[in-house]
Amino acid sequence: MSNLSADPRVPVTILTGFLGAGKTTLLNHVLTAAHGQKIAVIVNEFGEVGIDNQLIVGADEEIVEMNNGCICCTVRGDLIRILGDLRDAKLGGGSRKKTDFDRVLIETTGLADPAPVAQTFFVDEEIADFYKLDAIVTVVDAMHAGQHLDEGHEAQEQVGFADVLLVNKTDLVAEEEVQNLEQRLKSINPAARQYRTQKSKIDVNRILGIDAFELEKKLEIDPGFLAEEAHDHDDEVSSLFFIEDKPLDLNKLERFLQAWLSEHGADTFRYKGVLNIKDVPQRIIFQGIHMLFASTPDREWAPDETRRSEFVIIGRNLDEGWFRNQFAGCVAG
Ligand SMILES: Nc1nc2c(ncn2[C@@H]2O[C@H](COP(=O)(O)OP(=O)(O)OP(=O)(O)O)[C@@H](O)[C@H]2O)c(=O)[nH]1
Repeated sequence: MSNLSADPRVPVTILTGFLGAGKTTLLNHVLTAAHGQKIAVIVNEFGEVGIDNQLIVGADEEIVEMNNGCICCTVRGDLIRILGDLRDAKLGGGSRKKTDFDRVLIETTGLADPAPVAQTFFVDEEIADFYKLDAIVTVVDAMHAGQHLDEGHEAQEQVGFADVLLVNKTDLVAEEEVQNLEQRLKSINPAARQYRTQKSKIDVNRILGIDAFELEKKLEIDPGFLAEEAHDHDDEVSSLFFIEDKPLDLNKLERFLQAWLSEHGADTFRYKGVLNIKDVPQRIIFQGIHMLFASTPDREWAPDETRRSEFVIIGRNLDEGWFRNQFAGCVAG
């Protein structure tokens, strides 16, 4: 990380990448790496209740959640407010207690277009005076990126606007596939630096403090960048959220998901949750991306903690009635 820059403004890194690519994994990697810097984190999730905040390592960081909409559309105002609050906290004024930090990391939702988020740092004068956009880092899921790039403009925008591309999950695909993907990414965005990663492990010096965001280059890609209004998302993509206080039967949950995925796997982008499973003292973390899912035990539930399952599914054409029924049927007998 370079501290040589004469620019006194606080550097900001935007972390993007399609649903399930490995953004939270990267965030946790950065927060636990020995870089000696204090990082303020802003996390935006698709869906009204956040799961990610429960999956971020318990670091001594300032973490602000934004869950009431997508960062690139409805909550840009919130982003500006949060950045303003953080600035006041660093300067020791305003409503927040004084909190010092050296840089800011923003994890966007997997469906966010990074351009309007980046725009915030140029069009809002007060923000631009205090913060400097350091880089947009895009995590790419080597296994599913081909499909996502074929299907949606969000994945293309995330690659197109990246300063750094992490080709992640290279353990899940053959070398030839990785090379083809790297070529494809290069043809979309020849200027971005590309690195291969597994579990989003990267030398933090390659992604933080790199001073890589160049406005002129972005304006070449998208001449309307600074004037852009919030864009349209794929309307068919929606999220369903489930919450249950009674302990669940994990087998039942896996069975109904399997049945759904056998027909709708391609349209089911992301599902994840923190689960309260009968007779299991630990929280069970459930992670799913298209047809791939796994559940792993996490820490034990704390004695004073409400044991509760929270589960989110994001995809196209989700049958809400069917899901609610199936989820209710997973309560352990
Ligand atoms: N096999 C494999 N799995 C990985 C790798 N990187 C991340 N994962 C797993 O992929 C799943 C999704 O990772 P996350 O970091 O939550 O992805 P994300 O981009 O934050 O997901 P959203 O916030 O839902 O968009 C988790 O189960 C990770 O453990 C990798 O390199 N290889």
